[in-house]
Amino acid sequence: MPGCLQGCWKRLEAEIMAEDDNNNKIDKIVVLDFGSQYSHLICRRIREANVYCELVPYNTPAKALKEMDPKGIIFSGGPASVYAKGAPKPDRQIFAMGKPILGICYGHQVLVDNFGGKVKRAASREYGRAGLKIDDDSDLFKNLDTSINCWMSHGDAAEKVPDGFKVIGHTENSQSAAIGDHERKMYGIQFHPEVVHTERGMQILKNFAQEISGAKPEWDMQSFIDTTVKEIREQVGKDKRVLAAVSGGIDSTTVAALMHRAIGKQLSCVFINHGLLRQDEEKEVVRLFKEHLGIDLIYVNAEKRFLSRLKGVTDPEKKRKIIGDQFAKEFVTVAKKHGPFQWLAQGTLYPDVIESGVSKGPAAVIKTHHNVGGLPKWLKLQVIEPLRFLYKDEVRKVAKLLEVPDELLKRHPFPGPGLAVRIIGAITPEKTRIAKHASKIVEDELKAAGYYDKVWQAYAAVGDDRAVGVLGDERVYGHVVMVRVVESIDAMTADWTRLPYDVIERISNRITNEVEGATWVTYAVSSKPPATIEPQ
Ligand SMILES: Nc1ncnc2c1ncn2[C@@H]1O[C@H](COP(=O)(O)OP(=O)(O)OP(=O)(O)O)[C@@H](O)[C@H]1O
Ligand SMILES: O=c1[nH]c(=O)c2[nH+]cn([C@@H]3O[C@H](COP(=O)(O)O)[C@@H](O)[C@H]3O)c2[nH]1
Ligand SMILES: NC(=O)CC[C@H](N)C(=O)O
Ligand SMILES: [Mg+2]
Repeated sequence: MPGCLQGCWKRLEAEIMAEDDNNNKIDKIVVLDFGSQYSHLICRRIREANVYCELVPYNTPAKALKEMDPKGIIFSGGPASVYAKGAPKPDRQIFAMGKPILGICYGHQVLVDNFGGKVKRAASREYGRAGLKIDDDSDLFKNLDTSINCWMSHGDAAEKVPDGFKVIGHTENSQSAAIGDHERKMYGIQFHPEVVHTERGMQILKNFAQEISGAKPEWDMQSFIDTTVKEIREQVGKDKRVLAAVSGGIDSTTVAALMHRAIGKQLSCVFINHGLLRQDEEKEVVRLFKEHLGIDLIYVNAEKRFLSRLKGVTDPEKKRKIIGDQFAKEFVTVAKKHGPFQWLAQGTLYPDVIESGVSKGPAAVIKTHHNVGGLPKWLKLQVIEPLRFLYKDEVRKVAKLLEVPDELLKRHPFPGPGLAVRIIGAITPEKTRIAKHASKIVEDELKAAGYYDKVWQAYAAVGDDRAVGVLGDERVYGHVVMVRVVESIDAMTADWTRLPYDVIERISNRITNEVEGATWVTYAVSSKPPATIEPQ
């Protein structure tokens, strides 16, 4: 969100404070984000140790932090140097809160600097593995060997340890790689325990969260479901109604299942067929909701309205905007016909929340996601987002506990604008038919070869490129179909899948044999970056 970083942070703080009213039952650790690539990872690792953890901006006021009532606070790493002008510093009142603090890398240097130690440019930078000798294993380094391999990434170093702190670990290059003040429960470590290259890094974070801060390991997905169901009931009340837009994807389905458990018949779901869904998807989604989830689903066939507005449109961003706008119009029609509704439920996840405000600076718009920023104010609905503090893998666990069928759980993510972003150039009935049919073949062959569950997404795209083929001695000037199969952890980066040649061959044969109008098949071998997962 270019230009609104500060505003976003303010908003987030307010939201965090408001959210806290509901969340104060569970012990938590808060991570102050000083801009490290790994801030997110610290948060994830703490949650893996079953302690709830949130990431907040480095300049979150002590007052807001007090309201959150964390058991302990972690300062993340960051690219700045503490001695530089304008370097990010936390609210100094935080040090007086009496809460345990763990500083990591830049966070360690912040501690050193704050308590009168000295941070300087080191003679040599240190990137990569280093051997840490443990000098004190009484708390932070409890249950570790006498030395571990740790992972470093820094150019500055603590030259003078502040009063009250003692060295609890050192490396060859860094005599004060780990320091601690047992009395005040403040610790600084120059290395990164959150990355896998640090041996037993999880144990260190667990020691801080559970032993030093005394946070109870009560964060798991069943307890999340129990508290969230209660919160939804309180928030929505007994007589208000919620409309949830669902796509059959994992996020919106999980929202629907969670809301359904909480408020039953006060929930209605709407699924819109924009004519650009996967083969038979409209039937599948309706069936799965009825048969497996038992949730009331309003099905809207809006094919004609979407496709007529998209006719002749070739610009990818224009397509996305039209689809976003038409989605909103469809929601309004449904709300009028089946309403009144007071709430709109959305499947926003934690990375979406964070990327829109906390750690990332002004970012370029690569693609307009139809559901972000497209929420029409005139819908006059309050938004409820029960998954806004969860990561995707946590959502999958929630879905499993809510008995969302595997069939749905294992489906590949599918973009809201659907085939519109897989059909390059104008959307025509012929290209839509080819994309649908060829994609189905790609999915079926990956399933048969045991690859479907191993890859992130797999599909066939089609554009206006044509190539000559010969079918039964006839010349055919058909379409070139592009097959794309990618692996990814979070869709932020991706790599093309090295499928065995025989699998590619079967896909290619079947497409040219079975899909009328397709003469050539190509395989996309671009990673993300520089390419993206979807071609438009
Ligand atoms: N065809 C549709 N009808 C109604 N709402 C939709 C449709 N497609 C997308 N949406 C809405 O847009 C949101 C974003 O879509 P997105 O694809 O990111 O999530 P998802 O479909 O729930 O999960 P996944 O990422 O696994 O596909 C959905 O959660 C849903 O609220
Ligand atoms: O709900 C969505 N609305 C959209 O507008 C949208 N565009 C891309 N995607 C999905 O996001 C991931 C990253 O895609 P890209 O590498 O193409 O940006 C991939 O998983 C894409 O399928 C979307 N999902
Ligand atoms: N990774 C970090 O937090 C780096 C901290 C600081 N900028 C340094 O170079 O030492
Ligand atoms: Mg989807």
